Amino acid sequence: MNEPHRRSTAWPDARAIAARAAVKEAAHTAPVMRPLPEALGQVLAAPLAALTDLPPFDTSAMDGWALAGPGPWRLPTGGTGDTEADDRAHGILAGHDEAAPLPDGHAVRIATGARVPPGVTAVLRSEYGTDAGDGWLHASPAHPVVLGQDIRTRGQECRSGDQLLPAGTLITPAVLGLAAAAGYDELPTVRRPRVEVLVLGDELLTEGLPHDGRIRDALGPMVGPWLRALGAEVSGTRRLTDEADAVYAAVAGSSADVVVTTGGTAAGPLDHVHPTLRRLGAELLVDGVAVRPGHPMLLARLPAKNPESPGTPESAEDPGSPGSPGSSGSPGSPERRPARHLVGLPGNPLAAVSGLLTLAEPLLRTLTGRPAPAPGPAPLAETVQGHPRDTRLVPVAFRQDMAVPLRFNGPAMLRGIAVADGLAVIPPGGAKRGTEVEVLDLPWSANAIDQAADRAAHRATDRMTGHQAKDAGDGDEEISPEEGPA
Ligand SMILES: Nc1nc2c(c(=O)[nH]1)N[C@H]1C(S)=C(S)[C@@H](COP(=O)(O)OP(=O)(O)OC[C@H]3O[C@@H](n4cnc5c(N)ncnc54)[C@H](O)[C@@H]3O)O[C@H]1N2
Ligand code: MOO
Repeated sequence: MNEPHRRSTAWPDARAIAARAAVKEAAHTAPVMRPLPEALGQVLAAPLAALTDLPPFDTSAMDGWALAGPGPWRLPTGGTGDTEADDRAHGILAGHDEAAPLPDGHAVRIATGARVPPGVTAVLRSEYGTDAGDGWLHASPAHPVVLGQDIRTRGQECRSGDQLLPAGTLITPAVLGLAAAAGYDELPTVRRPRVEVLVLGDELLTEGLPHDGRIRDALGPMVGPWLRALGAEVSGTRRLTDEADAVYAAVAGSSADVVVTTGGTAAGPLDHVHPTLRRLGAELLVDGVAVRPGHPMLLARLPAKNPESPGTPESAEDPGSPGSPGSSGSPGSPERRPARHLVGLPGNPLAAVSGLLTLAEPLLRTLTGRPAPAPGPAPLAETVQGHPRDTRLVPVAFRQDMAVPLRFNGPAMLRGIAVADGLAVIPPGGAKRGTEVEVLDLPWSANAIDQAADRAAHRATDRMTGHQAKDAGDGDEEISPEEGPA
């Protein structure tokens, strides 16, 4: 049966639905405490409140002399065997307990970061003072001493309890440094959603050159790393044969938070995604989007699994009612088990990218607790023809702050996106040269840290949960459907 456009959702609405779809799951996910080195690239699950004042005590900002009152100042003589006087003679160094009070009219050498003793009214940097060797210190006339100069007072940066960063902050190297300074050994992080990738298509080869009508699988190597860059922990990439039962078994048996399929979304005889969703009693949240490429993409809520019969939720086979409501309230699906989601990416490679940015990105953004990216509009360097009704996503490169539309932007092509800086959002009807259009970021431009930190984080999570990761590489694992999920 021909189902042109099914119930196509407008592109902005599809993104909003995807962003809202997992709000409940995100709220019910307990944070994971990670030691600082393993928190890099994760997202803060709670606001970061200072555990101490910063600085924690008054410190000298410079190497020089701590001064008490107006000058000239008496310098310590030292070497008397009296401990306090000896200390004075050597000066005050960083990392020591508070020194004895400095009497008025006296000065003592002090190092940057050293604790300022009571009675000190200012610090004079070495280059601004003269110790003539007669036991007196004079300030250079060009640099009159100002009360409090070069002293960092306790709590100048924050007081204990102050909120330093909001929940949802990406943990960068700078955040690790701030957290350490503020007294943290470990950080509460948002648990990464587990995603399984299922690549559908008998025509796909995993190595060598295309032959006999078969082509290389371009999505297996691409989708897993792309999802990782969006903050997911990819538990595996499996290639399935084009058999209805194989697709059903793989989706029903997956324990991931999100299943991402590629191919099989259209209405062809081998398109098994819709029948699988019907058989599972899944709820279609988005079934086709008014976007080019990628219009057959879909998003579904899968029914909660019955822990008593892992891998085989009760069949709700009902081919007559496509998009029948979810069965999350059905017997054997306890409320404790959050529903999972399925993102169906079309098989044409650039259409799959369009699905990643339209549906997977907002869904994972919610599940990873990240804030929505600030829209990045840019003027178009050339007029771009639009689709009469649908939004177009076109690979662009930035040149002198203009978005230059790239060639090779057909649904089956990756040559444009491979050299792109982003995807321009062309509204229905097109956009003229110079028009400001929204440009969707590619996740590696924004989240290089995530990718770098991901493997370490992956290992850490496995250690914490005792979970044995199925996938170490991206899409290089081939499991026959008969083997079922590991
Ligand atoms: N009668 C209609 N036919 C099609 C429609 C339609 O509306 N009516 N839509 C077209 C559009 S648009 C797209 S996009 C595709 C979506 O198809 P599927 O999601 O069902 O994907 P497949 O049929 O499996 O494959 C389509 C195309 O992509 C190639 N492909 C699939 N997987 C991969 C992969 N992993 N790596 C590289 N290439 C892949 C596959 O060989 C096909 O050429 O449907 C249109 N048809
Ligand atoms: O989704 Mo398709 O051609 O628009 O790639």
